[in-house]
Amino acid sequence: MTADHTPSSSPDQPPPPLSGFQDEIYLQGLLEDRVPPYPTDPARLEEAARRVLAAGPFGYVAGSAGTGATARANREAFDRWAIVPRMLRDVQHRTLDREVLGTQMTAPVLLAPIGVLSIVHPDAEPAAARAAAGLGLTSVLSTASSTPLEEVAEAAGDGDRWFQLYWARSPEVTASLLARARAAGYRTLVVTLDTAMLGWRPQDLDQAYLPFLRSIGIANYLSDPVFRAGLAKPPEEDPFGAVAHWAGMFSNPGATWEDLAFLREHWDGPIVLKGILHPDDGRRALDAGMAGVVVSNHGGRQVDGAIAALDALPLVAEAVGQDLTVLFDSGVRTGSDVVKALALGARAVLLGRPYAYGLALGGEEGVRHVLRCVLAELDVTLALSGHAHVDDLTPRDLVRR
Ligand SMILES: Cc1cc2nc3c(=O)[nH]c(=O)nc-3n(C[C@H](O)[C@H](O)[C@H](O)COP(=O)(O)O)c2cc1C
Ligand SMILES: O=C(O)C(=O)c1ccccc1
Repeated sequence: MTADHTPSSSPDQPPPPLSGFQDEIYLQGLLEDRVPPYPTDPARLEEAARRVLAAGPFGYVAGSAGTGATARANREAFDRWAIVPRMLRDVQHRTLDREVLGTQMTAPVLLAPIGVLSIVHPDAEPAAARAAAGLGLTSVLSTASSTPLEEVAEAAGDGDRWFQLYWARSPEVTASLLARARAAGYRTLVVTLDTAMLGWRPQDLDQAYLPFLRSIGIANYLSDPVFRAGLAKPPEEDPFGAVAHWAGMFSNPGATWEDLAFLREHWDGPIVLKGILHPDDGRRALDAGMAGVVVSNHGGRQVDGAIAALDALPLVAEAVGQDLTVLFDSGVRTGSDVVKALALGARAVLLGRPYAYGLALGGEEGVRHVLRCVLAELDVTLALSGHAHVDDLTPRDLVRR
């Protein structure tokens, strides 16, 4: 996306006072004395979502593993880095555009794969995909989607499609999911490695709430002929039997680095490993012929006490950043956070919970609002820090508090 603030040819006409994104999001509202339809502040956004959601779904999205130490650490890590703005560097012509693994993006921001989105809004994954595609951004569809992947592919339109894989215990089911994803036009595969099982999540345990037990989040399996062939009875007759079968096979705790060869054989596009936190695992990804990694602790939902994702980022970027595309998620809430993650070596970031809150509040419109706020603040923060393009950011633009 380009925000061109070239002064107009007429000297009497001042250039627009705010950036292109801000003009539309806020300025009109300010002029008309009207507040935005959804909060622009991430904490208030979460609070607004809490008010419209039932306790179970809200807890599922907002919750994290154990005491929440890692989820908090993700945010604290952002607070420990400070941007050092530079002056007088001509930031009139700016662009956020970036190419990521062959996908042209209007900004280095993707929607993270979030399963079971129908627990927050009936329009679920297709609405999120439409919101992203409408802004020239990419959304990563979860295997645990509440909508079959073919339907979401249609909603996403012409843009490049990315699919996240939960690597099933059954190679036949995994191969079937991959074949369907390829046939539906997904080109980039994101393989999530940090969820060999769900983390220990007291929030959900104490509310006895798990979407899967209500058959939510298993649409890609229920629509899969190979998965269905393994069921004793059709899911329509025995829904719980289908859920139990899914629970026993959705992931493979026995997987090792050697098994990645199987995925290579079944996927011809770029493969990205999600959940990498150790530089040595980054190097192993490189050795295994992967195209990239997502430095992520799953938003603090898996290992309580794990390293903050942002603390892991510079180490992984240093180890493999020259050779692999390093992406980042976990704790990104604002455009300023995006600047920090890019400066520390991320090629792009994935946004998680905030867009689920936007979806809860306003469906597609709510997701668009959240994305536009992040992009607007990214543009402004970049400009005010003295950078005309995201490529200009380096670790030297930050100091540690
Ligand atoms: C409700 C919920 C469901 C998620 N489902 C998936 C999933 O199906 N696959 C996956 O790889 N990650 C999943 N994630 C993790 C996100 O992709 C991402 O790593 C995380 O949300 C980033 O942290 P943040 O929420 O602090 O931005 C999920 C996260 C949430 C909050
Ligand atoms: O809840 C999650 O974090 C998650 O990754 C997940 C795992 C399986 C199904 C749905 C979501």
